[in-house]
Amino acid sequence: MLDTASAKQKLMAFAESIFNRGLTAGASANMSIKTDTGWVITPTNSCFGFLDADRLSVLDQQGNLISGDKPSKEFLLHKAFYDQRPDDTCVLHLHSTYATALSCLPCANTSDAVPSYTPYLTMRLGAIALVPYFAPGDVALADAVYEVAANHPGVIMANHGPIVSGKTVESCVFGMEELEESCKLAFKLKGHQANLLSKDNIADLKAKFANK
Ligand SMILES: O=C(O)[C@@H](O)C(=O)COP(=O)(O)O
Ligand SMILES: [Zn+2]
Repeated sequence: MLDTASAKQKLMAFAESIFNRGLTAGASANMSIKTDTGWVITPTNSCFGFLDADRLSVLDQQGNLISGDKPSKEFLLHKAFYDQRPDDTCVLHLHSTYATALSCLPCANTSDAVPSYTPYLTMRLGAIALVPYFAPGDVALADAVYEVAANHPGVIMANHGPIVSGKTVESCVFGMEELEESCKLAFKLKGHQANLLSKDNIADLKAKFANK
């Protein structure tokens, strides 16, 4: 488990990289890291490209603010993953373009909302769940994510965007990046007769890579 100073350093570095690559715009994202004393989370209304380490919200294990600015209004949403996935130490929410675009489309299977054209999404996150729309910061949104989080480290929130949980900061961010790429592929391949991975392919990937 990271201490607060190391968590702040990591959060700053990954957030800036996410911003610089256009995966978030304005103040439309939040990220938290579980530490040995609680959490570090981005303040509400903060921009990933211009974070200040001294203003990051530091929370204790009960979620009380210890230092920094007012935390993201989505802390409860992040907490849904931490409560259901005790080994995870990082949660990231973005409004990245393709995953958010997909969040606005009708969905045939809310337990497997993103088509598996290539192995990496299954290897990183497994099947992606889709939860219904609730307003940002609404406790009902956190409750909906809590319901699926134990089985799904990657979730798309309808008409809003993706959220991903990971054992490490790296696995969380890489999982989010792959989710965005997979949604991009889904749009690029729309209208083409593209081959999906078969059920056997996916079972094989799960056996080889799940929880690795
Ligand atoms: O979409 C929203 O408003 C939130 O889910 C969000 O992305 C940013 O909220 P804050 O972290 O409170 O800025
Ligand atoms: Zn949001």
